[in-house]
Amino acid sequence: MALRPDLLGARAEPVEFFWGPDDVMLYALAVGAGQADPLADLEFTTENLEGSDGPRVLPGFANIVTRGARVDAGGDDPRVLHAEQAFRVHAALPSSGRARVTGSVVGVEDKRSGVLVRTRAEAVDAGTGALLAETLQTVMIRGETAGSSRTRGTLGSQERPDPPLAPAVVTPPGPIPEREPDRRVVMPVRSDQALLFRLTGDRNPLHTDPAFARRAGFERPILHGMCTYGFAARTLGTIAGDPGKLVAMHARFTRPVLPGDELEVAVWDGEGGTHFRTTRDDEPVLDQGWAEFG
Ligand SMILES: C/C=C/C(=O)SCCNC(=O)CCNC(=O)[C@H](O)C(C)(C)COP(=O)(O)OP(=O)(O)OC[C@H]1O[C@@H](n2cnc3c(N)ncnc32)[C@H](O)[C@@H]1OP(=O)(O)O
Repeated sequence: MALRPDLLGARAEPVEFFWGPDDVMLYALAVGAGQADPLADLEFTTENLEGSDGPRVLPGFANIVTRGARVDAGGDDPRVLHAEQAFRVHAALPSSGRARVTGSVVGVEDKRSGVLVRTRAEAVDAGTGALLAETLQTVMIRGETAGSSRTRGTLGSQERPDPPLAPAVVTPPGPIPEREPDRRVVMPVRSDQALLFRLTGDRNPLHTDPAFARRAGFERPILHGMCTYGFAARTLGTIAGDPGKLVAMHARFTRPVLPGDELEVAVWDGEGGTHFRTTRDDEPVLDQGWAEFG
């Protein structure tokens, strides 16, 4: 599975990302906050609780902050699927902010069904330059190879000769233990969840347009990977005692999720964090999961 070093190092132009209380509350609702109990998670879904000075921000929102700087690995191409995602927050994100976001391709790897493209992004506070968050996004471009003209056409104009050797954003300490999980939590997903999640900025028609979804090989639109991931992130934080406690997370998307699916998160306590797996009907949809808490 050769890495193609000649494609590494492609950089996205730095972009600025602004957000405010409405964005963070919408994100919280889009990843299921308050669905089981509208009075739970109110700190994340309302801004005017007595004594509060704005909503708290779910750590998974870091993945929204960096989204704009990801190097385009296919855009709205029906062959592109989200394959893995990792993030680390370096400070609790404020309810309003302005970040400068940079991204670069740090891996291009041929697999049987396509090519995996890994993009690392960093968000710093646009005013102070303080590091806010890092993310590592992997997509699979199905039917593609690293050396093909299509991949070069997508990434080639942004090539740089000396690729950065970026450290991993999150390194799981090992595989998920084979013993029974320490805890399991059921996580129902509403049938209109993708319509809500797209309002956080990801308008890929794969998640809403039946004709586009069929061209991608699916009977109906599938849920945004980042929505499933956000559900898991919020649930893991809740299991740890506070949805805001999560500081880092890694997971692999192994099967598509459909809006309306009932998911289950299973967790195994580990050294310095928690292993997890998300399943639908006992089939993994998010696997190799690892989460760390502050
Ligand atoms: C723009 C879109 C946004 C979205 O939100 S899409 C929705 C969220 N994503 C999904 O629903 C995707 C769910 N996952 C899948 O459907 C599958 O997963 C893949 C199609 C991505 C790949 O599966 P397979 O066809 O089995 O892969 P292979 O080409 O046969 O290659 C197998 C090698 O690839 C590694 N691999 C498999 N899946 C992933 C993955 N998700 N991320 C990273 N690597 C993966 C394996 O380990 C193995 O590697 P080794 O050959 O070295 O043994």
